[in-house]
Amino acid sequence: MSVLYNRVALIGLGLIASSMAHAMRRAGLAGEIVGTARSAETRDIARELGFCDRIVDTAVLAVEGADLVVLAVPVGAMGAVAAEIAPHLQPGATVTDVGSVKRAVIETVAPHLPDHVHFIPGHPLAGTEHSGPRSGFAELFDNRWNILIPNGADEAATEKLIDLWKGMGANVETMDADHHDLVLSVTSHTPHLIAYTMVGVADDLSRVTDSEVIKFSAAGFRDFTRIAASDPTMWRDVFLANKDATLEILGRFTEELFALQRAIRIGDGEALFDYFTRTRAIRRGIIEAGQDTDAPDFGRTGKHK
Ligand SMILES: NC(=O)c1ccc[n+]([C@@H]2O[C@H](COP(=O)([O-])OP(=O)(O)OC[C@H]3O[C@@H](n4cnc5c(N)ncnc54)[C@H](O)[C@@H]3O)[C@@H](O)[C@H]2O)c1
Ligand SMILES: O=C(O)C(=O)C[C@]1(C(=O)O)C=C[C@@H](O)C=C1
Repeated sequence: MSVLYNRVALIGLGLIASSMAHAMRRAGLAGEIVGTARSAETRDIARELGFCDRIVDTAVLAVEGADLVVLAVPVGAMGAVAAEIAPHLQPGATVTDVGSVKRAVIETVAPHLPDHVHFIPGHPLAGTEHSGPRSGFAELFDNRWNILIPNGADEAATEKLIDLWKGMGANVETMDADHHDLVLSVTSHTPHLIAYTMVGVADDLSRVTDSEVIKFSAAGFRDFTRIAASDPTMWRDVFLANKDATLEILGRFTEELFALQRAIRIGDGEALFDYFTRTRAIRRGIIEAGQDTDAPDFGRTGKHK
């Protein structure tokens, strides 16, 4: 593939930004990749790893002359970063983000941006429980979805960003921000909350049973612990930013949980069997659609680091 952007600025140098840098390099999509992070320690690690062409000390310096700016910080930090860089953005530049929530990011970022840039929010549906500049890898986005929210943005700028994500290995879909937030609440956010809760419950129990819960933890519970090891700052921000959709889905979740609880209490085996048959079909459907993530995973289960 050929160069799509002459200078890409990555703001925040964690899992997603470092993976983007590796993936852009793999396909030769950027003339130059300039990165910055809030802490000197992260910048030093990124310099040592060398996945960017230049590491600079501030976001203002990073966006200088950039035709693509990627906000890759926790959702709660996006607004402040946008305010800081806004006066320094090059006319005609595209500004995008990778935040896990979209409506709140648009509401906090868009008001700061000048009319002469194209703001096209995005969200790659790919990640691991690891964070920081050392955790990135070029294959993270391969065959994963990236959702873009063009929201009336310039068509040519949108097409170019779509090409970038395809060049990094992703499949791209566009949608509305509210729809994104509801769908992701079901498929990502609420499942994370449930995993955090289940591990918390087990931890409480382990204090009672002298660590037996951890010692004898079975595969299912181990999967929960992987998810519950995800970055606390990132997930705090996700739940605060996607409050309404999360509360809506949690309400439905608790209703279903109570229905299953009742089936167990009254010994309604048929209800349990029917429910589990339905959910098993969903898992099989995911595998048939080729979206099974148990296959070689380049570190999604934490083997890579
Ligand atoms: N981890 C995932 O699975 C995943 C997947 C898709 C999207 N996302 C989204 O991508 C974004 C980045 O996530 P990540 O996993 O790369 O995170 P990360 O923790 O690996 O990296 C975050 C980066 O942001 C910087 N940062 C943190 N707080 C900041 C602040 N207040 N101001 C400026 N910089 C700050 C950190 O120094 C670090 O460089 C988040 O918005 C997250 O919701 C994450
Ligand atoms: O595999 C994981 O560790 C993830 O949880 C990645 C995951 C997800 O829920 O699928 C987490 C949050 C992101 O916004 C996108 C992807």
